[in-house]
Amino acid sequence: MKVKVCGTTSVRDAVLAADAGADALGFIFAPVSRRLVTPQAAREAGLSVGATVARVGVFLGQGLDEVLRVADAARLSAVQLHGPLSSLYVEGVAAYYPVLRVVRPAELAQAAHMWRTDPRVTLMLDAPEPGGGVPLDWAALKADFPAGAWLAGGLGPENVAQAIGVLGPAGVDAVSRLEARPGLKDAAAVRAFVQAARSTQASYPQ
Ligand SMILES: O=C(O)c1ccccc1NCC(=O)[C@H](O)[C@H](O)COP(=O)(O)O
Repeated sequence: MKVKVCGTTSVRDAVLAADAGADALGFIFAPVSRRLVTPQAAREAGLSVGATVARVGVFLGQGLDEVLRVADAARLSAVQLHGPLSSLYVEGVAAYYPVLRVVRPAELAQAAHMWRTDPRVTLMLDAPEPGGGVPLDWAALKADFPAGAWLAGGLGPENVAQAIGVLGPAGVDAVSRLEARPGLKDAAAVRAFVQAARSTQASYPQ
């Protein structure tokens, strides 16, 4: 199982997450976000950690040209797409980068069907408000949660083990509950989150 620490805005926070054992760093390029980062700052932060740590760019409702331009400038290794998007758009990004396609609970079943045979696209189930820190009702989503999907939405050190126990995601992602304030990581929370996810991974029956 993969662990992604989202909302990275600095070298300090990139190194912190990588040292804690995160598999992936998220860099948010959606203008609405309080964790907005420039492509240059993301590039610098990404270069400060080992090449084995994935660098995921997060986008919401931005044009395909912009996504590909920022991904190149920031030296991303994957792209995370939020919002209502056509399959043509998602495929346009997937032609260049592995895609984490974010869906809300109401969209999960249809998206799981649509992307089930495309190895370039991985689904991530998230709460309706991205970066809002509100957990989903995991038990209610169990029937629709597809194998290989990731989980986000209000995850933190205190509840990630329970979420993994219920849904068995292929990856987990968090931001709000890992921060001292938006855009600045809480070192203890980041370490505890990665550790809790890792120790649960060992005991979860696949
Ligand atoms: O976090 C944001 O500010 C944000 C804004 C716009 C689009 C996406 C955003 N975050 C993306 C993420 O992947 C978050 O980690 C995910 O939504 C979980 O957030 P949280 O519930 O706060 O852990």
